Amino acid sequence: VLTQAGTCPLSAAANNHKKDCFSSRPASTMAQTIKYLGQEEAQHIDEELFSEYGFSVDQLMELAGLSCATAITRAYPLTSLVKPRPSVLVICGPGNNGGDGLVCARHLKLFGYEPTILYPKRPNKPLFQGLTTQCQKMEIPFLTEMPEAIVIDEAYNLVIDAIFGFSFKGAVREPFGSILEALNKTTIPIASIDIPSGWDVEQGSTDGLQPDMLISLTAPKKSALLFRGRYHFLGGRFVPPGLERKYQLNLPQYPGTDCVLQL
Ligand SMILES: NC(=O)C1=CN([C@@H]2O[C@H](COP(=O)(O)OP(=O)(O)OC[C@H]3O[C@@H](n4cnc5c(N)ncnc54)[C@H](O)[C@@H]3O)[C@@H](O)[C@H]2O)[C@@H](O)CC1
Ligand SMILES: [K+]
Repeated sequence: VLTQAGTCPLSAAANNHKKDCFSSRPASTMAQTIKYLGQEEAQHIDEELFSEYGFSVDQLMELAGLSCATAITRAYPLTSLVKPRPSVLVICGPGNNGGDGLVCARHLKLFGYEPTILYPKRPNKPLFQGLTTQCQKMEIPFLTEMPEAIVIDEAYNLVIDAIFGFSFKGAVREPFGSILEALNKTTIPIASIDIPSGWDVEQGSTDGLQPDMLISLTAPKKSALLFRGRYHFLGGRFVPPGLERKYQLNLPQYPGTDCVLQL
């Protein structure tokens, strides 16, 4: 289903998670195909947003994290959670994907969920220190170590995977190898931010995480074509028109004032 241009024709029956595209969109939008980005292209867009378009990282991270929290409320509303407490475990990695996770956790708390954060490798930068303080002041507990899979399955309704995003490369280094190994053994749903962690950004992974939800930010990455979970959302509604044109992103229209869209 992947054309040379890196676009998804949105016509394959196998892409049933994109069914929404066939139903309610005007014909002019339906003819377009959302672009699935390669790793370098995603990184170029990211750089341009900061260098050419004047955004700051914390600005976009706030919008990205808010869209992740919003998408999670759509897929897993409070009323649908099976455990007595609306507990969710948010696992944050060492880069900006982890930052999205911290912002997402803060908004989830405001939305009535009870997030707990695991943040084993914290960058020594004011941005991440500030996000960590904000979560602590929001009375979100931080774990000191990764629980066993069986403990996670008992204690939480959902895991939010904010470990690696589009800059992930090569073999997974510790402590994240062990964390992903434990996560692979859990049975509760996993919602991955931008990329299922451990997946090659373009090729995916056959034996890695199989998340129930994927929230693609800005535009889906090529590996998202291999996502088989129930919910694929697009978030990060901040792309200026010039950037969208330059990279031919062909983003679908977000409904109304929504910051997320189900693909
Ligand atoms: N351009 C965008 O659209 C935006 C992107 N954001 C987020 O930023 C993410 C990209 O962030 P970054 O570029 O900081 O990178 P990532 O968060 O994808 O990961 C980079 C970090 O992971 C480590 N790492 C990479 N490969 C590893 C391996 N094999 N084993 C162990 N550690 C490894 C790196 O040393 C680095 O610390 C996106 O996926 C998205 O979640 C948002 O925060 C803001 C807007
Ligand atoms: K992730």
